[in-house]
Amino acid sequence: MPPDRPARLTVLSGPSGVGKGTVVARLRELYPHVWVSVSCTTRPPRPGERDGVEYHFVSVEQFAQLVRDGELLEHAEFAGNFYGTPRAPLAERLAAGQPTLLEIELQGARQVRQSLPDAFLVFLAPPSMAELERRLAGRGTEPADVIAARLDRARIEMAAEGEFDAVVVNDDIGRATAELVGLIEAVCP
Ligand SMILES: Nc1ncnc2c1ncn2[C@@H]1O[C@H](COP(=O)(O)OP(=O)(O)OP(=O)(O)O)[C@@H](O)[C@H]1O
Ligand SMILES: Nc1nc2c(ncn2[C@@H]2O[C@H](COP(=O)(O)O)[C@@H](O)[C@H]2O)c(=O)[nH]1
Repeated sequence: MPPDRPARLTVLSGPSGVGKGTVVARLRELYPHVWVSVSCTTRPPRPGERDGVEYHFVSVEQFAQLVRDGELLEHAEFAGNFYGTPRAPLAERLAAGQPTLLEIELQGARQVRQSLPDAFLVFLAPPSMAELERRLAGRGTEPADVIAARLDRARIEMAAEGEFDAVVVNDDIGRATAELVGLIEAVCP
């Protein structure tokens, strides 16, 4: 359902392994006019991840300082690591009227809903739980105990789908990306 008022900020959330990062990477390639926020995290980089591109990789102490200084719009602990959205770069892009996207988990999405009620919240859903498990294990970036923790969290996230303004099923990367862009453009005329 379209929102009552236009929003310049879209939040993409959904369970770990559903394909948020993959869809956002495709969106960055094909739709560079949409600005994608770079989060801070205490998680160590995966092979190929670059500081300042996929994430700002920070220590737990640095993250705590960012929280104390009020530098993060929202933040959350997820599967043993901390994640947060830097406030200043997002505020600059919003002030400039640019369409902006955050890719964050459920607790963060709820915080954004509270602080920026005009934000448009999109839930990326898997075709099935079995496919979600296949994708998370198939990515091969986490050991079995971390995959189990992320799947536990995925069940909680799936139960919150109804809190979102729109649901996009990631059955196909190209189709899901196009549907997401359609929503971003619908809320950012
Ligand atoms: N539509 C799709 N069909 C099949 N495989 C997909 C699809 N979308 C993503 N994948 C694969 O699923 C795996 C997880 O994708 P990705 O890392 O983008 O998920 P994520 O939601 O960003 O996860 P996390 O929240 O843990 O970072 C990757 O191996 C990716 O290539
Ligand atoms: N609340 C926030 N969640 C975030 C942020 N950046 C990323 N995330 C989410 O964390 C999990 C795990 O990410 P991963 O890269 O370790 O697989 C995933 O759901 C991301 O969407 C953030 O700034 N705030």
